[in-house]
Amino acid sequence: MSIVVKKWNELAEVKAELAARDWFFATSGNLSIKVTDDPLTFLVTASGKDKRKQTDEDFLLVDAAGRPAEKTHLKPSAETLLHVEIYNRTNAGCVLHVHTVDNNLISELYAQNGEAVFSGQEIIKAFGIWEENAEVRIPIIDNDADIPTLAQQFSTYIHGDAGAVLIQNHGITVWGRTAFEAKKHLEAWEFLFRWQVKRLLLQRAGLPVG
Ligand SMILES: CSCCC(=O)C(=O)COP(=O)(O)O
Ligand SMILES: [Zn+2]
Repeated sequence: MSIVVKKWNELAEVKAELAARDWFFATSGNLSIKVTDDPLTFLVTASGKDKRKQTDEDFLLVDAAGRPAEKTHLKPSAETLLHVEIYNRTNAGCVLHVHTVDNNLISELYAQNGEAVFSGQEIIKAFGIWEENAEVRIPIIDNDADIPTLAQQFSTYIHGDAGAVLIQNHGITVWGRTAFEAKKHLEAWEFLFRWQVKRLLLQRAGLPVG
């Protein structure tokens, strides 16, 4: 099996799992997986498709600038430049971006702080942090319809081979060394977002939550 086919199958599996969670509303979301390092190539979702569907045209191979690496009629994701920034600055192997109601609410609620902070949650161990009372932070950046501007702003927050950024009233972009790590972190962030939104609602209703 060629490396492209192997990576295609790996990304298709992640895509199917995120689809099963119903995280691809209205064609939103994009995913990618690195195929080669030198030169850099990666498979990225084709733009504008319903990512819940599985087809032979789900992904295309792009180069280090996010341009198609082979002749194709498919268009790379409109947000490919964000993936390009991550692969060019880190050793990440996979990038996942989803829009959910909870990640949008958290991005709006904490936008003025420039970040959302979570603590007192066992699931923080999914980030490889095992200390008692650990806290995790996710930066929140303004959305921008101009993708090169958004990608430049986004790149300020790329500090390692695994990480995540919330784009205000848009969605989350998570990356990891492997598809397994990126998906694990994405699931942990979404757990924290949902937990916090529900806690705030219960607190507002006067119920005794933290
Ligand atoms: C309908 S959502 C607007 C575009 C977007 O934010 C997204 O994640 C999907 O765009 P793509 O070009 O990757 O399909
Ligand atoms: Zn998006």
